[in-house]
Amino acid sequence: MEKMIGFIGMGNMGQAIVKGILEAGFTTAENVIASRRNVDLLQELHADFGIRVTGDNKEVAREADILFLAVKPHLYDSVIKEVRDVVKAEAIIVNIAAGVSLSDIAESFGKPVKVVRAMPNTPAAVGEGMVALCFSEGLSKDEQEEMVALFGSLGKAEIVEERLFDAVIGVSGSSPALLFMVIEAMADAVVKAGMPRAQAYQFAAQAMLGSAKMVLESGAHPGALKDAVCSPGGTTIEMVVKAEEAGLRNAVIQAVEAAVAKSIEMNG
Ligand SMILES: NC(=O)C1=CN([C@@H]2O[C@H](COP(=O)(O)OP(=O)(O)OC[C@H]3O[C@@H](n4cnc5c(N)ncnc54)[C@H](OP(=O)(O)O)[C@@H]3O)[C@@H](O)[C@H]2O)C=CC1
Ligand SMILES: O=C(O)[C@@H]1CCC=N1
Repeated sequence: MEKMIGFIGMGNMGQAIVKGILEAGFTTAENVIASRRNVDLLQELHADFGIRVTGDNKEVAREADILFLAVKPHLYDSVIKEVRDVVKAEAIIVNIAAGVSLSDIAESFGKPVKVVRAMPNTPAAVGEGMVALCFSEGLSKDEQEEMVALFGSLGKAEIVEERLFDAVIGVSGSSPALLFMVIEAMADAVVKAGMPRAQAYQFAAQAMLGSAKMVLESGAHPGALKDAVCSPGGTTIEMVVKAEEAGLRNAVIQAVEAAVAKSIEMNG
């Protein structure tokens, strides 16, 4: 795509999106510009990917046809006020922040703007992101399709009602952290049993990847897939019983619910 894609803020999520769209071939490096205050920290990204980098948010805002705001949620209002007078009239603003609504963005701009609210996750960096998105008024059908294609290039993208964004944060925005913790814990257990740590991460991560793929591709109930691993009197049922004793499912439900609750609190 030929449109200029700008990023204000280029930390964990901004970098994951830039890597994802470039590696997927959705756009090319000369069409990407990014800013952060500590521009020295962008030199590696510039060297590795060839994107333009700057310390000047207004430069990004002036040039962008699609403008990602990739700063922390509490900075959205001040960053928008800094750049709103130079943003192109037809620009599409992309809001990826937890707890920032479509109407919050319009309020900070002080006028109606074309906004895409998206909730991505860091696996976007490797083409396996899960992204929810919804739109404000004012985007044409073509623009909506273009945004679905942009986010689709990061993995999977689905249009979701804005009221479900708190749930999305729990199930996909924040959940990679929980899943990394599970991989780490599984590895700890087998390191205890004698496996070298690097090999343990490889086995645990591939087991998680394969299990996720089975859920996605078979359409089978996760419980049925679990049952198919449990040989009568075997090793897996011992694992399942111990996990239930330790409250694994309840721990997961509580952890995901806590992220959802925090997102609701951040909506203010
Ligand atoms: N991390 C994740 O997994 C996900 C994050 N999000 C959302 O993405 C957004 C960014 O999060 P994340 O990437 O994790 O945060 P990071 O702290 O990793 O990145 C924030 C970036 O903003 C920059 N920044 C801070 N102040 C300014 C400013 N005034 N002008 C320009 N740039 C600035 C920082 O650089 P510097 O200090 O050099 O300016 C940094 O590059 C948040 O709103 C979050 O809710 C959404 C989904 C998942
Ligand atoms: O922790 C956060 O607030 C952000 C939003 C979803 C993932 N990271």
